[in-house]
Amino acid sequence: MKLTGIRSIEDLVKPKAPDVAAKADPRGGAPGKFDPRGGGAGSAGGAGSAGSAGDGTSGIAGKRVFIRVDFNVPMDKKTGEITDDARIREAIPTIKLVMEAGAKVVLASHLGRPKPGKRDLSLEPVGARLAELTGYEVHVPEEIVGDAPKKVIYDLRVGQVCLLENLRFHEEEEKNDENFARQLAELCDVYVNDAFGAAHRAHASVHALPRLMRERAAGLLLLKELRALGRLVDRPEKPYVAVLGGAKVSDKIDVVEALLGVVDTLCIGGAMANTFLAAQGKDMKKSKIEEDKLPLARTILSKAGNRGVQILLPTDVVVASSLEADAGSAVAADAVPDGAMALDIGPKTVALFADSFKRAKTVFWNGPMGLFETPAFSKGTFELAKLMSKASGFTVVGGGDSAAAVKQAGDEVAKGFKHISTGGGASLELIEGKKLPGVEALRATEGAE
Ligand SMILES: Nc1ncnc2c1ncn2[C@@H]1O[C@H](COP(=O)(O)OP(=O)(O)OP(=O)(O)O)[C@@H](O)[C@H]1O
Ligand SMILES: O=C(O)[C@H](O)COP(=O)(O)O
Repeated sequence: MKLTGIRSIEDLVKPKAPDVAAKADPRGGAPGKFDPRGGGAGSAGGAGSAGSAGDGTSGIAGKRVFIRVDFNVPMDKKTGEITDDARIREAIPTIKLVMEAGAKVVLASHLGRPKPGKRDLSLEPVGARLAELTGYEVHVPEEIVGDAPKKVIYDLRVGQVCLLENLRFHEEEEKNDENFARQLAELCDVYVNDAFGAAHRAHASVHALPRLMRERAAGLLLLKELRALGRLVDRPEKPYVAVLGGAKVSDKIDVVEALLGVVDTLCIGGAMANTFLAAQGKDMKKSKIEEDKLPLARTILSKAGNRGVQILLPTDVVVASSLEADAGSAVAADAVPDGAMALDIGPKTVALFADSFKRAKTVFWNGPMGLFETPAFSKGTFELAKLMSKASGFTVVGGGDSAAAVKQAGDEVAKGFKHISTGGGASLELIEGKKLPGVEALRATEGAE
């Protein structure tokens, strides 16, 4: 992934070199000082805000900076509690950088998929968590565009941020609507995308909006993700081992195709392995398999053979007769008993997979190895996470479920990974070699400039 033509927020924040005109201008102000009433507010288009005239203050001081973040965090359906705040935590370095540069911080995100016309997924609890984590006062105006949020942003003081409500309350967001993007553009002078998790969506706040903005940049998280995941795409160090799991072959077909062109070994676990085992003629009994994907699984197996890619499938699986079982037993993959289903990979398979990434220089993992939400079928996923965290290569985990599993496995395990991506679909699309609309829209050759 080439980052040509993409500015980093760090470049925008840099103080402009003092120049004669600014020195002679008594309104220049002290470097780094934030004048809450100065600059950006009310000045659509962004040129000439306080602190940007070569007076030694940050290039964004006093400006209204719109930071598109991905605060689409998992929440407990019953209690509404945030179950994993990693996406909030990971956005903080950019938010702090912008705040400390004396700019006004305007945050925007989607959350889940609200029902059309319903405001059922508010970002209020996310704002509360952000406030806890940063100590900032977080204002969440009811309206997303128009005079009300403009006023909130105008009134922002140091230590206060504005978090816009769930962008998907406006259906124009997902339609990449230019008019909606223009309304968002009225709220800010500078655009920053730090929402790696949403970079694969051509939505108004991710695609149409930055193309309207003269000043736009990538945030620290977005850059960190692009650099880390880019290492898996652009000449990855070999041997390269990928581990794929999750529910369906059909969801992962593009990523499997892409990986076959670059990896040395592909380990397949989770329910998707059942379809491959069945394609090899094994009777998986009541296990979840995709009957209509059996020919596809056979094609993948033979393509891998032709390309010299080693495919590792489970040699043993943990079986039970119901999803609610308290315990399962490990059996050989070709000996699933009548009435049973494979719900996890067995210990021999964990050892087999782990052996391959011991020597690997690059390891990528996406998708759990079993029904890991149920303790009886979580061991394969957690053991794999533990062993992968000890591997010396460049270990990367991408995807909501697998990243969550790594964190649940404990701090030690999580720390062992070289990169834990905040992106699910975005990380897969990047691995597939697809262009991400949110990244493309930041390039200097796009839109406004
Ligand atoms: N053997 C299995 N039988 C039944 N369900 C399984 C099995 N293996 C995995 N699963 C379920 O598959 C779901 C995850 O599959 P999914 O395809 O959504 O992965 P994913 O979301 O792509 O992974 P990630 O979030 O890491 O990208 C989990 O809820 C898990 O319990
Ligand atoms: O969680 C994600 O993958 C991103 O936030 C994108 O969400 P979406 O799949 O609802 O567009």
